[in-house]
Amino acid sequence: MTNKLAKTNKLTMTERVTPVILLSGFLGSGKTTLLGNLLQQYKEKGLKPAVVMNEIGDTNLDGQLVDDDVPLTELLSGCICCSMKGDLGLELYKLLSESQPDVIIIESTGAANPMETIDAVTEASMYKTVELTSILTVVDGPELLRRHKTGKGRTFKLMKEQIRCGTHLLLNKSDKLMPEEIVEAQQLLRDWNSHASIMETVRCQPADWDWLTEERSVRPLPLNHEEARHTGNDEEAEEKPGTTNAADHHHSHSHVMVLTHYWKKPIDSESFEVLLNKLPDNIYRAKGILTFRDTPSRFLFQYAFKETDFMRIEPQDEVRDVAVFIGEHFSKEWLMRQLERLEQEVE
Ligand SMILES: Nc1nc2c(ncn2[C@@H]2O[C@H](COP(=O)(O)OP(=O)(O)OP(=O)(O)O)[C@@H](O)[C@H]2O)c(=O)[nH]1
Repeated sequence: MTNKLAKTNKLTMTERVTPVILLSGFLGSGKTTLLGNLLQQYKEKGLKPAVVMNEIGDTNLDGQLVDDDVPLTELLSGCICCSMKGDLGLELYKLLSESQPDVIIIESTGAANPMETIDAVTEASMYKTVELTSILTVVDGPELLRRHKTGKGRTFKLMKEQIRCGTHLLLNKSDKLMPEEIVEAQQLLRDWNSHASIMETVRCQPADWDWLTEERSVRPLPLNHEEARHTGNDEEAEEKPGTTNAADHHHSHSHVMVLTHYWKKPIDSESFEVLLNKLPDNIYRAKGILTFRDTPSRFLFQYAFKETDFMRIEPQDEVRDVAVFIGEHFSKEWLMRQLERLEQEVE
């Protein structure tokens, strides 16, 4: 098995990108239970995990369940999807500089809006070399079926959103479901999210954990030869913006996909705008920090549903040039090639 996380950490310090795993799922579904299992898995693989826990209330009892040797930071009295959105970046910064973890796991509150939380994490990756690689959504099986039968309400809608955003879905508490109910719940999950892997679990224990280190949904740094072959990244292959090729599909189950690119050199501003204008519809959000070779200052750019905004910035801290793209089922290989071409063009 290729250990991609370990590979990431063989990069030099300046290139090192720390993967971030987001745990989502409705209140009481089993996120903390999953967190405990994940920590154990990473430790067994010789990796050093760190944790960000977010609670709406002002105390975090779940933090007590995390071993003392795991770096832990708590965001209390608010939700990272809204009131504490800005604090997440700072906490990630502290964890990275103080503990140098191999992977960071964020447990969001059960009430968090997943899209907003993804936004908060990707926002942070503009300033720190972190990369959102997976969204694990824990689904309370019995609760899912109950809410599906009775209703429409906001909670049901939120649950559905969390399921839609997951790259991996854990159909949890299956010990409380009859065999035919498991089939019914799996069908619902598949209807709402056609791309995620679905694992039926009791206490968030899947049949195997291979997927945890095998998959990297985002590729922030140039591919080496071996990896290029693995993803079927062929320069000569026909390019079609916005489509996902078979190799890409094999590589990632993502529904919501994120690509983070750290720029190695300044690029041409006009060429960058041309690229933004030709982004396919399914890349609906992008943001980043850029140095252009043809303008004196650095820029923060925002792109949302075809609207682009550039703002001059003078960061106080040392921040790297980066671009984050968010969308659904887009071809990361195609986009990565476009970004690399922008850099090659100025050579
Ligand atoms: N029967 C059963 N109980 C489970 C399972 N997984 C978790 N639980 C229990 O469900 C309760 C909630 O689990 P947690 O892991 O705390 O859930 P959570 O999503 O972190 O909860 P919040 O912090 O409220 O969002 C606990 O009492 C767990 O022991 C399961 O597969 N089956």
